[in-house]
Amino acid sequence: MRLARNVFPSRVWTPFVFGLVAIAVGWLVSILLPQTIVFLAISAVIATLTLLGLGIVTGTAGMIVLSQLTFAAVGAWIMSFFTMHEVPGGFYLYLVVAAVAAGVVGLLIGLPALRLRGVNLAVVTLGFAAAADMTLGKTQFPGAGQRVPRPEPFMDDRAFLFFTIIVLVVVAVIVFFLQNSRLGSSWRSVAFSERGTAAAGSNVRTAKLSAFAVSAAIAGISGALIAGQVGAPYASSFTTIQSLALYVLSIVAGTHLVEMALFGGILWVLIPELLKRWGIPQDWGFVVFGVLGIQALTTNSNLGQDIRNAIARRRRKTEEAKLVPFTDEQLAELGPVGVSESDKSVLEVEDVSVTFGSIKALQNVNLKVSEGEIVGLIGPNGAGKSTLVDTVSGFLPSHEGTVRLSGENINKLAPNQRATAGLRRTFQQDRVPPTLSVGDYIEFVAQGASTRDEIREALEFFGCPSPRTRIRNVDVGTRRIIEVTAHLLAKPKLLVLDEPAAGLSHEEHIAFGQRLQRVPERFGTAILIIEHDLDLVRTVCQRVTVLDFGELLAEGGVAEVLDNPEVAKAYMGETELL
Ligand SMILES: Nc1ncnc2c1ncn2[C@@H]1O[C@H](COP(=O)(O)OP(=O)(O)OP(=O)(O)O)[C@@H](O)[C@H]1O
Repeated sequence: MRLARNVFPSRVWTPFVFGLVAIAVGWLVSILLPQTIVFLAISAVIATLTLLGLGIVTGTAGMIVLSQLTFAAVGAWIMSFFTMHEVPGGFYLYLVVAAVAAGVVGLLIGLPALRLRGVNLAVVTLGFAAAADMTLGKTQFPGAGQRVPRPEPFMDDRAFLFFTIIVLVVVAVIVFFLQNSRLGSSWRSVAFSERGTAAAGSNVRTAKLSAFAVSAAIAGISGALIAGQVGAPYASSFTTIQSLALYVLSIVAGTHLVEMALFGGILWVLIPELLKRWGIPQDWGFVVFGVLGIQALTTNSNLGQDIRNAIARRRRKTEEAKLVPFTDEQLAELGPVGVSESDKSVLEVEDVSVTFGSIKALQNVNLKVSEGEIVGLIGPNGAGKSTLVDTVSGFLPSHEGTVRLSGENINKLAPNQRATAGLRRTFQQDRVPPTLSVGDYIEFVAQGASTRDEIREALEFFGCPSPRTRIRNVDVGTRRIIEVTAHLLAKPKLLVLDEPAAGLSHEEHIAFGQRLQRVPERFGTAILIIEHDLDLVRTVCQRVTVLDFGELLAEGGVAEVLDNPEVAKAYMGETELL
């Protein structure tokens, strides 16, 4: 398999170089622009900043926030208040305080986001925006018209434009690093699947709240800059309807991408300005944004991502790897598969029972997985296999009985805590965020437990595509293999696999089984695998547990259990599998 030579390219210097070039270009723009549009350009830069922040919480973390300009108003309010009270420190300090204050408010408004999703969250943020809107409309900003002085040496409009560009570039560089950090991966992951995020050992609350806080802090900076731009901010600059339009623009343009935030910022200023010049009331701009929003929502896409995808498709080399069975030479080189003799338990499930209303999904189930073992968990549809996996991995906190990891009772641990403690799982459904690259996903899930060489070797071992490959560009079967590989690279004590081979071709099935057999000796991880394909179970498992109607039907060595007539009976209608 071919891997790109430099699979984890150094990204450290690139944003700084881009940033310096952007500041140089910004300086030229600020001195060359016709005087008549300098003020509009400041508005466009500030709108870009606001959209960049909004892109984090909407585009990256996938939450609907309709109060971005209220967070900006917090920044403007701090500027006015500090100016009125002549708080020492001046504009630069006020700017930092504005960001922090708006971030804290964002954090508080983000709290409902921990429980709410989609439209419900949108309603909460809209309600907050409307309440703030009405309050500000009545009280206005403190200082009643007292001018917020611009910072030295950026006093005139041209110089202040250059200042806003510097701020934008600095924020964009910070956002770039955040987006490419583990925190950024958790934002992308939480947008796709909260369960997948928790299973990777990441705290879903932290991911959501941090997205809210960073986004609001950036809005606070833009609000502070608006105060500096206009001198005395007015409530009419921060209305609910404008926040709504900004959200629409954010999803239309895909403003989690810096260049699209700039595009959005220009549109934000350009559309009303053009309408004004054509003699049409500027409020019609909201109608234009609304139409664009409907188009984006109905096509479930955004301009920025479409453009990036088109460029990536053109650039993409054939980096798809393939999972193929070992050759005879490779098998000879690898040697015989090790069989665990250990009696030391990694997982103990003791008398676990789960009910859903009147359904007894699990009844007094006991199960043990020892170090170095691969144990199969089988049973007909509805037998309770997934319920058991959810119980073991912490996604079903309400159950009777005890789950132990290496002898420790983990009943009270949340899913992400169990993941960090060494109990990892994969899912039947696709939980691998398509917006990440293979390498970023692996780094996110592995949590620094493996070296880059180990990651390269594991990717090669499982026939995964190159780390640069976007996950959205690989098929579902391959995503499953990437998911398994990533969790193994976290070096867990136990990995629970929920139908990992679904979606693989026959050849890939065989190849995957060959790799799985060698996981305990290669990665030091024991495996509990749910699988309907009994050929795979025969190939890889040392022991098998059979569930039927939520009860333990049989357990023991593979051949002994699969040849048990009771087991065959339970599989009636599925006996061809045996
Ligand atoms: N959230 C739920 N609410 C109500 N009933 C549920 C819930 N989850 C599972 N069940 C029921 O519990 C029983 C066990 O389901 P479970 O999904 O664990 O079986 P399974 O063995 O994993 O099946 P499959 O092989 O089809 O995935 C089934 O009767 C199912 O309908």
